Amino acid sequence: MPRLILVRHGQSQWNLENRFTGWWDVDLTQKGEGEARAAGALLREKGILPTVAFTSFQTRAIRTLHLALHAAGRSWIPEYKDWHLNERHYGGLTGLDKAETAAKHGEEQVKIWRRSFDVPPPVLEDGSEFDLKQDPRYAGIAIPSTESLKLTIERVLPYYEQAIAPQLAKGETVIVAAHGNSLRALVKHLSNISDEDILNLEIPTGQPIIYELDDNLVATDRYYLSER
Ligand SMILES: O=C(O)[C@@H](CO)OP(=O)(O)O
Repeated sequence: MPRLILVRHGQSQWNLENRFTGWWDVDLTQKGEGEARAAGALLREKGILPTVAFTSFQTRAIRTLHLALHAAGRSWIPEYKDWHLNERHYGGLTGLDKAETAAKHGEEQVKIWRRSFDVPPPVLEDGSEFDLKQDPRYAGIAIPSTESLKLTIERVLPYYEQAIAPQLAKGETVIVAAHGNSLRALVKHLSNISDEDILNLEIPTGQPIIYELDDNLVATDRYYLSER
């Protein structure tokens, strides 16, 4: 039966600094590197060994994938990188301190920006220091200026259907190393979580989530590997 492994990247520098990150490319902290290695060691220990890998265009997810695969003894498997698996774009909040933003705009407003289903944060202004238009990895891509979870789902799910699901249908064990909100998009779909309930779903860093799927790619079980 097909199996899907989801791993959120290990702690990033801006997770540590409590800053809105989105598409900005920050690296892992030492702690994050350790979380990624531990995720791979757990896969190896439990004998859940990926055969195909997917990740985003962002360093923190790519490095998490590589550290985990190395620890699992699976560095050799094919891997695909795609911007559709990037973190949700945080718009004009990118780079701001989350606590300072809550002090300025109120906890409630920040919760809406962070976790509401369809309210996007303010847009990132052209020419902002966090504008990625000159970044060669996004050449030819219409970079969003902000994204809600709903908008994130609208680009993650078609990619899942077109690129990831066919691998699962072939019986591959697929690992996706990605981000809090691109993975929330996948979990919402696979576990059929409502627009209201998805607000409360938090995905921890570096903890492999396993989906057991039937032949129609319907989830029969979802669990944290550390709990089995
Ligand atoms: O800053 C971000 O891009 C994300 C993930 O770290 O944060 P949040 O928890 O607000 O979705």
